[in-house]
Amino acid sequence: LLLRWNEVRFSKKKGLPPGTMGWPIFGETTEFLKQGPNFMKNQRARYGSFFKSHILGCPTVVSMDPDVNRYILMNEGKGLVPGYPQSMLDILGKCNIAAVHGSTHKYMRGALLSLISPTMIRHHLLPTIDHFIRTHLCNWDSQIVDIQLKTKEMALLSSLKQIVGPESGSISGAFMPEFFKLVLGTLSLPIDLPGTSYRRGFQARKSIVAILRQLIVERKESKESHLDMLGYLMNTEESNRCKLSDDEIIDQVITILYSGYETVSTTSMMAIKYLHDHPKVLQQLREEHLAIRARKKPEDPLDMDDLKSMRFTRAVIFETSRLATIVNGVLRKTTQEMEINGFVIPKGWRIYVYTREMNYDPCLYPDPFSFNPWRWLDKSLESQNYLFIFGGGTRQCPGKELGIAEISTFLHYFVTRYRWEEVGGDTLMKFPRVEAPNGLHVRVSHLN
Ligand code: HEM
Repeated sequence: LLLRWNEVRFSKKKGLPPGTMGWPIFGETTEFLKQGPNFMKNQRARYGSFFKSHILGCPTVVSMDPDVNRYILMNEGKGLVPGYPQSMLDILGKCNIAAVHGSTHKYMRGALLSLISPTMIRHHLLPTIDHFIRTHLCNWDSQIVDIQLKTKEMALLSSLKQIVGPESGSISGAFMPEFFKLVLGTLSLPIDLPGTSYRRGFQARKSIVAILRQLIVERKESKESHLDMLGYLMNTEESNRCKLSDDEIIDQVITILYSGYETVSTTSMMAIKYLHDHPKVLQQLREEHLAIRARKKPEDPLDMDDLKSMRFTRAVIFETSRLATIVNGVLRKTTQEMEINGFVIPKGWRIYVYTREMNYDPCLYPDPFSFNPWRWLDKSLESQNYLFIFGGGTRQCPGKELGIAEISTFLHYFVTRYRWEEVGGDTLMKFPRVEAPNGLHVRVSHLN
């Protein structure tokens, strides 16, 4: 009766897309989380690629149609703004990029883009990444390492070094456990009670804000100039842009750390997994990197030309992101009632721009379930209209090239120094996030 009542309640609204709303309050969240991609495919088989549901606490329209997805991502100006869960917005801060729209988004994004521009990557970020990863990968010989843990530490600590430079050494010990709690909090229900992940995440945000605020105060007092991201953010006025407030700087830093953390670490881990399972791909990748090493002295860092020459590595990274589907889709919400795809979407509804299935479209990717990096050597595949690995439209990932640089550097040092075997017995979850619940353990030995 409750189910029926809930359907009738929503059927009073005219023009909604087809679909089911499940239980009051809980909606279809359990089915969505349990069945994952199959839930989406079953609903699509029944109702088409644009259907309504009620998941993760909100009435939601799921869009699996490539053209509609593109339209939604391209039309933020018409009132299709980011629609991430409340817990994420609370913990990442009110100036975080997903919480701001219109002109504020434009200037926050502008400030971010200038920090991670190709020139910045060439002169500052790549040397920092190279130095960090070289050290991070030391002494793995004859060890069993948990690649998941190592890539998570790498993604966080490498970003921290790019942001606060040498000071990262003194703060990383206190910062890392708080950051891990913050990430868990953003993915939880916003229940503010003792012991909940949300409460812990919110407390972790407070500790992280305090650490960053202290650093900003010290830097203001010392008057020294710093060539790291924090240094640039504190001097936006000098470079003729709007001055960011301390709160905006802090949220910008948290945004950079958060956005590049799980994406970069999970892609790196899955690349190691796929390379292990596909020796021919590993062989070609290793040849590419040994050729780069052969041109350099052992202590020479990677430079931009090396990075540009890594064509096969780039292909491996794209194929890993596609096949593993690191990002299932992005969330938007309507700021007013609007018509999309011939249906009426009420104000405040979520739209799940679900892009996962496009990664397995046999028209775009023949034999879509095989790991075939060679397909990306045809450059047109990267510029096709339905590639949403890095999002699309006005919110397309600004950290794409930086992320690729980090993963490429990691792969460079890993495959030129080591060979590895999986210990075995670890499980990999693919949905709702790609993760190895007990880690991904590999036995590492020196490459002769
Ligand atoms: C393999 C690595 C990465 C993947 C797969 C990835 C994926 C994505 C996707 C799909 C979006 C779109 C979100 C949306 O439309 O709501 C996005 C946005 C974003 N990414 Fe990345 N990302 C990666 C690395 C990074 C890195 C290293 C940074 C660090 C600066 C970063 C910073 C951001 C930011 C700030 C946004 C929000 C942009 C905006 O709202 O204007 N990403 N990313």
